[in-house]
Amino acid sequence: MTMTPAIKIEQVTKDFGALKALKGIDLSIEQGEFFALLGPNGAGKSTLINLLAGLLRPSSGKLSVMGHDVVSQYAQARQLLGVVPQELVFDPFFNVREMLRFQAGYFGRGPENDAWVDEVIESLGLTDKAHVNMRRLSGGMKRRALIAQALAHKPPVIVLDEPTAGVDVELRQTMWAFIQRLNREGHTIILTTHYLEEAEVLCSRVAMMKSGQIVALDTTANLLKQIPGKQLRVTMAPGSVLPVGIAALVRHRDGDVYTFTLNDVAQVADVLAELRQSQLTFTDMQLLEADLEDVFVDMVGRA
Ligand SMILES: Nc1ncnc2c1ncn2[C@@H]1O[C@H](COP(=O)(O)OP(=O)(O)OP(=O)(O)O)[C@@H](O)[C@H]1O
Repeated sequence: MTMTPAIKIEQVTKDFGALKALKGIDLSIEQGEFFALLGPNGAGKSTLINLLAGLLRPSSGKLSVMGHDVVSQYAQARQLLGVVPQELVFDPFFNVREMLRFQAGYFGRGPENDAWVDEVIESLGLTDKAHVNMRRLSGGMKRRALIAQALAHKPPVIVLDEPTAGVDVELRQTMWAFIQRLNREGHTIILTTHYLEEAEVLCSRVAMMKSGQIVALDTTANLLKQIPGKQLRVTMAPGSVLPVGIAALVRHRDGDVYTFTLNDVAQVADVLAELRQSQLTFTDMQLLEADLEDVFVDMVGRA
């Protein structure tokens, strides 16, 4: 028997007037995955998340959370999902603990859930602030409270939309430790982020979106394997013109900074010999391992 996917998205499109924000998305995320949704600004990540949360309706296609259709079974689907939104929106009348209990209650949890709420408060470093009114929290503390809010009803599927934008190092570490624990305990985690190193470290599978479409979908390991060997980044003296022989190895160029893709480290010597032969000088040189950013640039271009 196969397990119901945590998220199933079939042939989903979303138009805003003439703008086609999503152009036919198919994606299945299994229970227990730690999944990254990456893409440049405007790729359609937030639109997809808003569809999953039932905040928007698809123009066509179907989406489900743990087997529940987000439109026809809205209440069940929404209850199984916890979304940490990008913007700081909150109810200013409650203190942190009240807000979390209220939120859990809204999703049908009763007093039996209070121990979990306290655990969330503790794990996100909010213990000192539990009785502070939401509107009196600092920006960083509000961010923590919003993460807590998404987790208050202990949803099996957790969506984090840019959760670490503008968040300090301490909270990042606290938050990721807690989220990783939830993932180990079986929660499905879906993360959108512009910090590709974060996705590389945390996520086992990645979808890259561009202009409303998925342009790459694979395990993080497989995506990294697509970028061969090493990269050599050379800052050339201004106005240098590369010899044809090595121009073919250039993966990307940013002004006078050229990044070469090499099959192996020995090729560094070849590149340098060519440069010397053409009497070209460079001001800096770095040898780099391929990372998710390289895959990203390869798939969607520089943001
Ligand atoms: N309510 C709306 N009305 C009209 N257009 C919208 C609306 N919401 C999003 N869009 C447009 O849809 C496209 C996708 O936007 P979306 O916010 O989903 O991108 P994103 O990948 O989340 O970007 P970012 O990384 O900047 O958050 C953009 O062109 C955006 O301007």
